[in-house]
Amino acid sequence: MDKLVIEGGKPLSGTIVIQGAKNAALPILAASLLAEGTTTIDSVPHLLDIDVMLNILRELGCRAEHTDDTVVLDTTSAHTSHVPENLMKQMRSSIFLMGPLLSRFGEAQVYQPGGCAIGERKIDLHLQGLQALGAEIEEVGNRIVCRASKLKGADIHLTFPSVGATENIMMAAVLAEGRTTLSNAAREPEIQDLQRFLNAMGAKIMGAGTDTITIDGVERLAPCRYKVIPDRIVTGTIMVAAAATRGQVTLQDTQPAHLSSLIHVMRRAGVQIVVDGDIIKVGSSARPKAVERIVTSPYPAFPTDLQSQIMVLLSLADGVSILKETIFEGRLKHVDELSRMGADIRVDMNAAFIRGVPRLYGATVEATDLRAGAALVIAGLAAQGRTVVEQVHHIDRGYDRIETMLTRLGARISRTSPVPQAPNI
Ligand SMILES: CC(=O)N[C@H]1[C@@H](OP(=O)(O)OP(=O)(O)OC[C@H]2O[C@@H](n3ccc(=O)[nH]c3=O)[C@H](O)[C@@H]2O)O[C@H](CO)[C@@H](O)[C@@H]1O
Ligand SMILES: C=C(OP(=O)(O)O)C(=O)O
Repeated sequence: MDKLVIEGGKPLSGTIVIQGAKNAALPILAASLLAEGTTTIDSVPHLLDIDVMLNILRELGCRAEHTDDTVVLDTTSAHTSHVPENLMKQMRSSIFLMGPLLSRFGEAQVYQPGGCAIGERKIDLHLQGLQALGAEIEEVGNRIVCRASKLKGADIHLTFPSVGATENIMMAAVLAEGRTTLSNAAREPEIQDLQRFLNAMGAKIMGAGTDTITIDGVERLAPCRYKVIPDRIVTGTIMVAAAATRGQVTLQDTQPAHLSSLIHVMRRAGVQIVVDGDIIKVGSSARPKAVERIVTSPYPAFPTDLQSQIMVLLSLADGVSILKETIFEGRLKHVDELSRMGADIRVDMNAAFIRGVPRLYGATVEATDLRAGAALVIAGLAAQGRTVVEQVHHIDRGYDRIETMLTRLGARISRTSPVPQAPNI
């Protein structure tokens, strides 16, 4: 297993260009199955989750190439609706195949998806949505089979604005007969990106970005070329890293409007942030101030995917901050690891009470999930001394060579890989 070794205490400085969004690229790649032919997707980052999605698509019979940041995907010879269990288990986003497969083949044979251990992460809302569109669903153990000879538009109300369920239902409904109205839909920017992509293929979808999405079914979709939006969570991670190390960083190719809640919180913490078109400049030279209360909630509120990273900044703040996680019940595991680096954090139910300390100290810590891992990297960059972050494969799910990106900003960070053992002869 790879490790990241960080010599902390050096302010980040310089300019970087932000990668395309994992959480937009994954459903878009799955949605490409809805059209026969060659679709080209630009700005697709090199991540473990993207590799898994491309491997699943290849297993289904597609041809997929990922060169530079472009994926060329020929779906013409896709021939099976069965996603192997071992691939389903490798990430949560494998569930995005369910809607497109059902729509294209009249059947989807999948399994409960895998992914980071941050909560129970049921898929009941995905399944209820597909059922409302006319699918018959059979669940035996881990295996899920959905069937529908022709999906029919329906009025669907989500009891919670689930990002994945909204996307799966959109992908299933585009080729259904008639109109689907999805209420209490998730409003994340990645959903707007999926709408733009599907509409570029010929779909008729309106309303993404609001809580009501209307999908008028069309006969067929055609392949297209499309560029994925910048990754708001990677942007936010680097913004926090810049502030935690008291550095000066310019981030290019961003969409600042997607980060309003983070920008607001960071300004309250005393961090200087200048927005100029698609550029964000972050600068900090003083100790951050505590922020009384931050609550993670669906977009446009503060994102759960930035909760662990902002916790690092608050760990170094002057005063007591309260950070409440309302989306995933198991997403405070980084607290124990940050405590090993000297942070003073008490957890009560889903709330973290963070008493800022003047400094963190290097330690050997474990990335328990993707964003927890990113937070530990930030903590290591800000800490005094050497930090070793283990279980880096979690971080590789969402950050395209994080150490390369940070080295460009002057960080002292390197990756170590285990030396293969010579076979005993
Ligand atoms: C690939 C991708 O885009 N991942 C993002 C997506 O995950 P994901 O789409 O899995 O997140 P959801 O919005 O679906 O989940 C939010 C909450 O709803 C619950 N739930 C969800 C579906 C369901 O059928 N039943 C149910 O109970 C989940 O357990 C969780 O507690 O949105 C999350 C919330 O912003 C982000 O943290 C993830 O980075
Ligand atoms: C939780 C995340 O991703 P996923 O839904 O793919 O597990 C994330 O990106 O932080």
